[in-house]
Amino acid sequence: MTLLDGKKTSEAIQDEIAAEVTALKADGSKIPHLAAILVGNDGGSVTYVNNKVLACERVGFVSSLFHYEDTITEEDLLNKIKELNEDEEVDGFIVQLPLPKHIDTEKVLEAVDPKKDVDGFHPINVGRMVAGLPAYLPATPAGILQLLQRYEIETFGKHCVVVGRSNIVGSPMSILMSKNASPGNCTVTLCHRYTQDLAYHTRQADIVIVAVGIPGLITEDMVKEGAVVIDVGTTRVPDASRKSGFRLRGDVDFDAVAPKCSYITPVPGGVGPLTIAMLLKNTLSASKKEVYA
Ligand SMILES: Nc1nc(=O)c2c([nH]1)NC[C@@H]1CN(c3ccc(C(=O)N[C@@H](CCC(=O)O)C(=O)O)cc3)C=[N+]21
Repeated sequence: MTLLDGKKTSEAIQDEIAAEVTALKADGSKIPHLAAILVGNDGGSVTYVNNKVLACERVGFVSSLFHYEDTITEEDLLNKIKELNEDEEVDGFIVQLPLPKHIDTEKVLEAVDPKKDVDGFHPINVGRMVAGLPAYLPATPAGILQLLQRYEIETFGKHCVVVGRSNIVGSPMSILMSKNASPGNCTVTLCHRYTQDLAYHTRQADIVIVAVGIPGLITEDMVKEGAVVIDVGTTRVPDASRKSGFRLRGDVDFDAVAPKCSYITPVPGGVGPLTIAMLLKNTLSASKKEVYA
């Protein structure tokens, strides 16, 4: 069993980005600038946004954070997005999800200029991805592709079972794994909350990718011997022995499943850090105008 070290892989990608930034600085080009809008104080969201700011500093990007109370009106949020769309200093920005209930998330995501949508959540980028056109890929699926590629895991002709159909992870992951690309060319099964006999499907899988947010959902009996298991879940569960009062748990019962796997991602230190690295990579692409002229 080989552990897929997301932290190490993320650091390698960030080193590559940092080297490019050094070169950009040397020839007097613009330094990539990533902005983030955070609404409210959800613990996970605050952690992620803080990690993002730290990562920007590490690779030499400029970053800015706009933090609002969860009472902000939809109109004020849309005005801020308009301002960032027009700000020529800002190459890309993200609106951290989830948003408070009184705000229409679809409307907010559609307000982001697709050229600056480094999360890849705008319907234009989603559509371009599906059509195989240049697009910003959502960071978590793109990070999983990087892990598969850098560990030279064969995907050609394999059966990939994706569990979870979210717009952010499961749905785009299933599409990317089915594409005529490398990694890709899988036969894909997409399972979700109404799937009958989930274990029947996951047992067929050469590659299992789970992104549902149910700690320990995938047990030892649900995975084939030698499978590749990618765990996207990072649920905070109470843990009195920790200073923080919680620990992160994945969707996979790691201790029981790992011995059966050829490769498996840990939580934490698996997919999560790759998400940050790929957000930076999209921002670098934005500043170099690689996706949209
Ligand atoms: N607009 C938007 N874009 C996102 O990409 C987005 C979002 N909203 N909302 C929330 C989710 C969640 N997400 C994570 C990213 C990194 C880690 C990560 O780095 N996790 C570390 C541990 C971090 C810790 O110590 O808590 C790990 O798994 O090793 C986790 C979760 C991005 N999301």
